[in-house]
Amino acid sequence: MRTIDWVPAQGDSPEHIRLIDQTKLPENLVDLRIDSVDTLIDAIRRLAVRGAPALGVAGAMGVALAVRGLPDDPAADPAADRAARAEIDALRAARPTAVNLAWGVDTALAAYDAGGPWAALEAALKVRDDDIAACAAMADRGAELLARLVPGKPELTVMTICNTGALAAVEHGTALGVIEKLHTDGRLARAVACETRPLLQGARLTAWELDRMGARYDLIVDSAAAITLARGGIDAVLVGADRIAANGDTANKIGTFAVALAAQRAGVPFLVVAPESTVDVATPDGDAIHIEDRGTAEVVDFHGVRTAPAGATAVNPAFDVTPVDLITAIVTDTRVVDTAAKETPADKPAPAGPAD
Ligand SMILES: CSC[C@@H](O)[C@@H](O)C(=O)COP(=O)(O)O
Repeated sequence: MRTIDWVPAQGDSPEHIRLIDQTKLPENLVDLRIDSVDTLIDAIRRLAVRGAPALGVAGAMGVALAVRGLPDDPAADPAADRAARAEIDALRAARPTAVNLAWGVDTALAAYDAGGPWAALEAALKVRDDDIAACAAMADRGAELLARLVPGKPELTVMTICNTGALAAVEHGTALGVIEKLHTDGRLARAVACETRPLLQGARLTAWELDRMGARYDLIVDSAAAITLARGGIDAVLVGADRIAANGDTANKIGTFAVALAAQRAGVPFLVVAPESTVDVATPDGDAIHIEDRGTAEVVDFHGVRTAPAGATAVNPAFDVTPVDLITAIVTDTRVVDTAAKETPADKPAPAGPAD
């Protein structure tokens, strides 16, 4: 299963992006066909495609879509070039916290600037393929690290939040990719997944993926995370990231910070698993990360049913920042940053990645 892919032209059907419509899960596994940058922006805003790595691929493929059919030399049709760049700017800004979206857009746009539309498409396909390789590398590295952090335990019980699986990437996930690896290696006793209010990425998407894997799992409401950790029996917490600042502060789905506080109190290792493309050394620390607020509707309604009095307003930050001192280690596709030993992503440069 690929969450997002590029479909080449076939017969009368022009090239386009195909992606799984995550708003329809778990009830229905259906695809969306994306033929224009406007439709892609709408899909990103509605969270039909979501999760930092998948947004990186969407951003890069969106650029390929915006510039397809344009001449190699922008000076040959400056109006078309200007229109494409306006669309690309809007795409880049569609979700502000996940750095992968801007990174994917910038990667494909740089290729377009250097080599025209074909170069942009090649770059987008490389972003897709690199993500597949990066997730495989993170799964191996994360599983190895857990063997060191929790020695002598053949099977682990791990907690996670939001959805960091294949649905958040291309073929396999980041934190959930590590959990999948534990499961396929016979080392997973049970996963505990936070439901992840308000849009239930944990209950709708992570539970769906764990179910398809055949892994043992339990869902908990987000507010049960602290007592679950305090009671014992959780060996590690594994989360993804939307942006990792130079000092290691990490933005991820709202609720992650609370889980990290409870994990520290319980003495449970807390691992961030994310590709190098999520590390943003241009952002010095968590205070500089723009947190998307998604407005009142998602909090006062659920699935079209009002759960708060008419007129109720809400504050709805979609992400929070976990300070680096609560993070045991950051696992990427090329390294482990030992934050517990005061290493930061900026002072421990990444070696060349698997696809370099
Ligand atoms: C591998 S996905 C990492 C993060 O993007 C994920 O944990 C998360 O917070 C996603 O939020 P979402 O609002 O569903 O896009």
